[in-house]
Amino acid sequence: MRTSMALASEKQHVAYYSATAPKAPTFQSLGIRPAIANALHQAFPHVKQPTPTQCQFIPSIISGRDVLLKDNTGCGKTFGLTLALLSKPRKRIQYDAASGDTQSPAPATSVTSLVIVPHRDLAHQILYWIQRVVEGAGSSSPLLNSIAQVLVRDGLKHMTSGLTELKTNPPHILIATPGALSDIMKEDQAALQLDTLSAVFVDEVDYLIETLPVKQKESRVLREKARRKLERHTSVTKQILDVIYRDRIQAFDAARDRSEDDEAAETARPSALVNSPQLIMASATLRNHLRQYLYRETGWILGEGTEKVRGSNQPAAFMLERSKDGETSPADALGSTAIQHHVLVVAEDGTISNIRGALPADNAGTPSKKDDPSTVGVNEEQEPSTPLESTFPGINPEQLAKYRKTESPYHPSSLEAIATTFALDVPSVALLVLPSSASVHRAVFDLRELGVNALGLDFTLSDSGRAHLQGYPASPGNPQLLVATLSTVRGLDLPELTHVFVLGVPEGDKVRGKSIDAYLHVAGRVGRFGRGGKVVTVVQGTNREPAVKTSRSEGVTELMEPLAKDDVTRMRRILEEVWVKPTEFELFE
Ligand SMILES: Nc1ncnc2c1ncn2[C@@H]1O[C@H](COP(=O)(O)OP(=O)(O)OP(=O)(O)O)[C@@H](O)[C@H]1O
Repeated sequence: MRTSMALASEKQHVAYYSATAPKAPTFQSLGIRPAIANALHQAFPHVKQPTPTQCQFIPSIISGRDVLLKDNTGCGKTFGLTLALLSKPRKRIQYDAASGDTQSPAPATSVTSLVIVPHRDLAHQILYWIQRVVEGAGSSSPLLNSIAQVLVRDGLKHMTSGLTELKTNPPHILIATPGALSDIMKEDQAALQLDTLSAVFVDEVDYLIETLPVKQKESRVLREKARRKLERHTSVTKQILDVIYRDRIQAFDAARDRSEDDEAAETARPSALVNSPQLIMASATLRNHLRQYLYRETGWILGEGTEKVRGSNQPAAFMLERSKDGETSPADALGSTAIQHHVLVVAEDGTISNIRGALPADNAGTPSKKDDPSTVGVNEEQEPSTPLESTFPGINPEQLAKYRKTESPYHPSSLEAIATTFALDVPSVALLVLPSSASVHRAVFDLRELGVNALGLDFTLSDSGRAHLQGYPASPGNPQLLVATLSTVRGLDLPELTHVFVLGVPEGDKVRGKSIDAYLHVAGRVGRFGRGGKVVTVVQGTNREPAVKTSRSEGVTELMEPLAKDDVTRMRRILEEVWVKPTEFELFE
């Protein structure tokens, strides 16, 4: 049974397509400027026509409506939004020469769109896409700076050369991390020209704005308490949006004050007449409690005309044959049906095995080394010990000396499980995701000692970093393992990626929305735009059979392990929550 929402969204698609029949929509027919649509075809020949979701949100972005966008990882949200923002008319400031400072006149243009992203590499990925489109239009790169600039914390560069460039040559699109933005706001807020912005796009919004789930029967008092707790840890992004949307917030507060009762106050919203930039927020995991928070608490969202795009919401084929009253699975956030989920358990004695209860391997459609022609003839037995260059890229001599003398925080058998799987199964590029606070350099060091071609993920490195954005490995025939942390992988698009390794249970000690979403985002680095992929989570613990109990009321058997609090159990629960069954990794049968 499908939900009424899924049916409504399907009807919308059908209506859209029949309205535009017989011709399928093109980027141009949605409002993308012809020059950009043409450049897009030059730069990204595989992007032939917009997806149904892009068909929904691009016209809204162009027309200036607020948009809340939720759709699968890897389905083109950020890409489509970038194209739409590029197509928005450039803001020009009427410079009044008579009153201005003639020594340093204000620039005639200002920032049109502000894109807020959670980390540096995503900022550079978006900049790279824009650069390709600019080049596709036949323009030279000096022009790029007037079209897009990145502002991220990079030592003090963002406060020196970054700030100067922003002031003298404001870009059409400014892509920034919250930390760098807040530094600039403290130093010279005027440089950001917030008053003349046309649009603000917050990507991975649920990561940047933390909210708590609102329980159905929770009292107002408890809700208020939770709200105050969150307010004490107000995120930088919240503070930035409070400044940009101060007019909306004022109107929101006034509308609340005018409300006759509590219920009316809850639904009070600022009106569309308030002069403030269009607000766009997107994520594959935009949960209801965040929506409610945005509407009820912030005052940033307009009352009328906000477009809510929820994507296709079609159930993925790999999800368990189960339906909670027709609800779609959280695993729908992963677009591909061809992702294999594996969990390897490392026992105290160092033995490595598949998690108990994993389904027999079914590798149809999932890439592995044997599918890659460049690895044919390679003696797999010798792969793990292939000598590497003796260098440790990105690690300075002092760190190296320290690592050689100190014990690693990583469990050797966990790294060995990753090294072995990488050597035998990865054809080209894999990603290892560590916990947020873990040391990337130390993991790179340890893995290189094990013979793995490991490298810290960094799109700012001109050769190797760029190569991954372009979709080919830096050294063909020599697979690479990119190492990053949970906080730096959201939204990344690595076209060559076939495997994601996850060390430990994502987001720690409790299974809750945050850890489930973290797993979905990490897993969503593969299987993008219909491609296959493997997610291999490596956890330590005891590989026992899951506890099973029988529910008397319904006579059905269900999984229940309330007592075990180890990582194996937590991982089992996360997969349960996203309705995914782990499959065996053949190497560890
Ligand atoms: N219309 C299209 N046709 C073909 N490929 C597309 C299209 N739109 C985007 N893509 C490709 O899809 C890939 C993923 O895009 P993008 O990173 O925007 O996804 P996303 O939905 O933002 O993912 P995430 O939720 O993980 O951030 C990119 O490699 C892009 O080239």
